[in-house]
Amino acid sequence: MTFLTNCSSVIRGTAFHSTGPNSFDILEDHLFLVDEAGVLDDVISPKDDRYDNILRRSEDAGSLQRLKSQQYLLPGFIDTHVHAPQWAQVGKALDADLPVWLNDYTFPLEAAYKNTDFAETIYKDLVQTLLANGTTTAQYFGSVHNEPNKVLAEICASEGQHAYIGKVVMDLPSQCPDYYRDSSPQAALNATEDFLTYCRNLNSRTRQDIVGVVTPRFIPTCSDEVLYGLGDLARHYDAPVQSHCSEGDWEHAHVLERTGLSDTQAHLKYGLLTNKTTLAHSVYLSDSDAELYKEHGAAIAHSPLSNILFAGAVCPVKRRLEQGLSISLATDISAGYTPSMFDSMRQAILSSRLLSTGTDFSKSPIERGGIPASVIDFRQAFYMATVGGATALHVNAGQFRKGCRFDAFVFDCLASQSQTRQYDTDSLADMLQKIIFTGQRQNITALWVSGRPVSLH
Ligand SMILES: O=c1[nH]c(=O)c2nc[nH]c2[nH]1
Repeated sequence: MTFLTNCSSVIRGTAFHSTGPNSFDILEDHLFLVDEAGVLDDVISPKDDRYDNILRRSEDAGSLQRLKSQQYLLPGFIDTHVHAPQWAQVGKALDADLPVWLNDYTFPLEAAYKNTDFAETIYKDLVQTLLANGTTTAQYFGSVHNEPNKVLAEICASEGQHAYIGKVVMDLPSQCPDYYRDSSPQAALNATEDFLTYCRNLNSRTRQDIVGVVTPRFIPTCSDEVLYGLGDLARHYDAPVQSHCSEGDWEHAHVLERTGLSDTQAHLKYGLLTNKTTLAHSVYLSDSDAELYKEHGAAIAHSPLSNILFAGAVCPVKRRLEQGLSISLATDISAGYTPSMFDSMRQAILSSRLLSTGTDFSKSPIERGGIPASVIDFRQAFYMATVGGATALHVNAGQFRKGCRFDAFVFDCLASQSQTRQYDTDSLADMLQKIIFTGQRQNITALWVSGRPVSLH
C-alpha cells in the first residue's frame, strides 16, 4: 500500500463533483488521500476493504481531517475570465453601454495601475477575495503595462492561487486613447513575450500554476500586424490565448465590417483560435462559428452577468454544450459585478430560463420569442464552474479523482450567517442544489490549493 509513504493528508467527508454537463457524483463519507505534491493519490469509498485501515493509520499519524455534519467538500472554482484591474470599479458605471464604459471608466482606471503601489493594494485584495469565494484558479486580463502585471503574478504566487495572466494588448490608435495603449505593434509583441517568459520563470519557482496568456483585448482595439504577431507568439510558446469574441451588436458588426469575417473566423485567420483559446462572451456565434470553436478546441468563457449588461442577448449554453463545445464559467469582473462563482452559476441558470421562454409578457407564450430547450440547471452550472474550466485550461482539476490536483473547499451549512439550510427532508442531491442556489462566501470555511491550506481573509 502506498499510503503513508506518499500521503501528506487525509480528509474524511462527503464531497460533490461534476462528472459531465448532465451528471454529478456524491462521494459520501469518502477518504481523500492527498500526496506531498498536492495531488489526489486516492479516493476511498467506505465499501473499500482498505477504508478502516487507512482511517486508523491516518488518525494515528495525525494527518486526518474530518468534516463535520453539514460540511461538504467541493472542488475549487475555476473562473476563466476576470479583468484584475477592474476590481477597483466593481459595481460602478454599469448604467453605461460598452464603448462609454470602456472609454470613460475602464481605460482611465487600467492606466492607473502604472503606479505599482496602487496595483499591489488592489490586486492583493482581489486575489484574497477570489480565494475566499472558493476560486482556486483564475484566468486574468492584466493591463497594458507589464510592471503591474508582474505584481499580480507575484501576488497570486504568494497568496497561493493558480493564475493564468495576460498582458493586455491594444495598439490601434483610432480605437485606443493615447494615454493607454501599446506604442506600436512591435512594442506590444515585445512586452507580451517578456511577460510570457517572466511567468514561465515564476512558474518554475512556485507550487501552483502561474501561466502567461497571449491577450489581445479584442479585435477592435488591435491592428492586423499585432494580431498576426500574437498568433505567432501563441504558436511559438504554445501559450494559451484569451480575448473577447462576438460580445455585442456593436462589436460583432465592427469586426465584420473591418475584416469581412465573423469574429470567430477572424480569430482563426490571425492564428488565435487554438485548443488553448478561451473567448469571453461568444454570444453572437452562428452555428458555423460554433463548429469552428469545436474543430479547433477553443473554449467559451460564459459570462452571464456581463452578457446581461452589455451583450443584449443570452449565450445559448445548452445548445453549445449539445454541439460539444468546451464551455467554462466566468464572473467577468467588472462588467460582472460579483467575485462569486456561486452568483455566476445562478445567473447562468436564470438567463437560460429567460432565453427559453422569451420575456415579452404582452405576447402569448408561442409568440414570445423564446428558444425552447435552452434551459440549463444546477448540473450544467456546476459543470461549467469546475470541470468546464479545467477542460478549457487543460488542467487536471475540478474533480475528486486520483491524479487530480487537490483544489477544494469546505462548504459549511452551519457557518456563521449561513443562508443554506439542511433539514431531515433533504437528500444529499438536494443539498448540492441548495448549495448552488444559496451558497455564499461565508459558507467557505477552509480551502486548499494543490493540497496546501490557504488562509481565508
Ligand atoms: O466585458 C468586457 N470587458 C472589457 O474590459 C472589455 N474590453 C473589450 N471588451 C470588453 N468587454
